[in-house]
Amino acid sequence: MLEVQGVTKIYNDVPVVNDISFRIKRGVIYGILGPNGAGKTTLLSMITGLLNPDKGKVLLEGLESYLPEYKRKIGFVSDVINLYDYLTGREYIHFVASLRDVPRKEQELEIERLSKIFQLEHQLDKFIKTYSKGMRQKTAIISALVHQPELLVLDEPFSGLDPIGLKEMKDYLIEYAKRGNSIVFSTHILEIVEKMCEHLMIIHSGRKIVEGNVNQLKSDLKLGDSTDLEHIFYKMISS
Ligand SMILES: Nc1ncnc2c1ncn2[C@@H]1O[C@H](COP(=O)(O)OP(=O)(O)OP(=O)(O)O)[C@@H](O)[C@H]1O
Repeated sequence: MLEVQGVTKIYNDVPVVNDISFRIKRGVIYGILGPNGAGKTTLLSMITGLLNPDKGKVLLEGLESYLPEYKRKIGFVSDVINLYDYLTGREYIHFVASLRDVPRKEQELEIERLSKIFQLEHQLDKFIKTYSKGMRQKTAIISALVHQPELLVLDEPFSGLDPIGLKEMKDYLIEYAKRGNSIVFSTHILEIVEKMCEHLMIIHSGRKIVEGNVNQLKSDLKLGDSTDLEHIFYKMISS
């Protein structure tokens, strides 16, 4: 279980993430929504352990986020994808997998399996320099998955994908969570949260506005005839 306990991050005396708490059980896909500048990337960076909270803490199975053992349990894809242009996709994924101590044979099997799922297998031996945005996105996601982390943290993971890539990714992530892993991601695509996530949180100006089970929220927050998430979202951030 991931436990985020009252995390706060302050920049220039302003709390850009302000006392946010929530839990993610194993097997759950959790979506974080919020307008530009709401604090989503800052919150996810604290969950990955790349950024230390100024207050509060983040625990995965009781381990605190600054510990190397914690970092071994997670996979992360940033909203800004930085890969090495003069490695091939295969070389890059092997490089990341080696940093994660995945045995070479397992690396090869996982790369073959994941690149087929994400239809990247025919591009794997080309330099990353020649990749499109979607191919880079898929390479980053395969690299984050290659050690099969307990918790996958994705910052706007769907932005560069075409409809087929998006469907492959959604189907794979749903199946990945069913195996007992947890996934937390931020997105601006409300429909994806509605279709994929069991739980969601909406944040605005660093604060948690609403959080809970998606179906429960939709029935609790009846807005006239409309119960779709998009209306809930805009009602929340405009009130
Ligand atoms: N290193 C930093 N120094 C100062 N301010 C920062 C820093 N990083 C983020 N901020 C500020 O924190 C706030 C939240 O930024 P963050 O990137 O977390 O938002 P976001 O919800 O991910 O936005 P977007 O949807 O546009 O990606 C913004 O006002 C941003 O300007």
